[in-house]
Amino acid sequence: MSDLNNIHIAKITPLSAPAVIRETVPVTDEAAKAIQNGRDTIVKILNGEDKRLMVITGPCSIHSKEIALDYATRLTELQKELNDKIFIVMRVYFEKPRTIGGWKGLINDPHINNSYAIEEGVVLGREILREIATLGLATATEFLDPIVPQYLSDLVSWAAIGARTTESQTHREMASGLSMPVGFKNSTDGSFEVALNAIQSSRLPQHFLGIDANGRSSVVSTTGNPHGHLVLRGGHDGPNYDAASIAQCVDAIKDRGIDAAIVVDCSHANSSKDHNKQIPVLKDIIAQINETPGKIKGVMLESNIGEGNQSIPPNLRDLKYGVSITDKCLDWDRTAELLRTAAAELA
Ligand SMILES: O=C[C@H](O)[C@H](O)COP(=O)(O)O
Ligand SMILES: C=C(OP(=O)(O)O)C(=O)O
Repeated sequence: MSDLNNIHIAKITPLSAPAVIRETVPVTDEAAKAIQNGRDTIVKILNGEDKRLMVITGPCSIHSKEIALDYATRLTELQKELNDKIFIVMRVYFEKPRTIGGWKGLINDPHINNSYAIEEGVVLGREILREIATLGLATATEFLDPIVPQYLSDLVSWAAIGARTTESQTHREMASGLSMPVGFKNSTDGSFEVALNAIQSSRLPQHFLGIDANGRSSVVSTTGNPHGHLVLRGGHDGPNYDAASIAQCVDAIKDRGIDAAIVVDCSHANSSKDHNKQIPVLKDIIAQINETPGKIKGVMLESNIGEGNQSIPPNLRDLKYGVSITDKCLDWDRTAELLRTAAAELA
């Protein structure tokens, strides 16, 4: 009988329970304060009580603790400088949804050598998030595997559901129980209706299968997440950050009789995956905000210490410091200059 099961499973390796990993890397008081302040501030920005622009910026993916903390330290100083106009949330992305294949991020393969040391990845992810939050920064991540939030979510201020998973019931259910505001990307074909469906779905109470803090398979019942919002990232037919596309979204949201904020991802299909094009996209968004305040509440940038990206070399010692191993990023100097200009131009 057992021959009927697990035909394509090579191995099943138990993972320590969320409670165990959380105890291994406990949240500190300073980190908890920054995460809570991040969540509260983001909610206020999304509902218009805080007029600052939310800027989610950071690497496409984190592949090194040292680089992540170097970037976070620079960002902390920039946050202090631009605090009047901008609220910065650092992109701390550990899970990469791939179009076909490739490195799937630090949690899946922290040693970047196909050893898939996922337990080490989860612990390392917590350490990185905790240290970034301890600097006082709010953190953003994409949740892809529905089990991961049990391990990381106390260290996350903002979550994304990506373009490839916005239509997935599993991810909408997960989002309905997440403790932080969740941005739903429009789908890769450019449809924002799918993301609006997701926002409405994640506001409902849901009942689904998950794990509890002890790692036991469980029925999870949620109350619904009221803070779902839309993230426009462009699609196969091109960008969707222009004033006409934004107006269309505003109308679609009104037609549904819901309140949902709009955030624009300056990267991905809004910049045709050319990191340099994020600069004119952000300038256009700032002009739109100055012309009609309140329509766009936040932006996202893919930015790292060094410019562009690199493929993973056979010998990891040949990796260039601070350069993305997934999508191309703006370098630090141009990111800081861009955000200073944006803050100065914001009315
Ligand atoms: O942001 C990251 C990528 O755009 C996304 O994970 C898809 O990557 P891929 O098309 O290179 O697989
Ligand atoms: C994968 C990402 O984006 P999208 O889901 O929009 O492709 C990302 O932001 O890393």
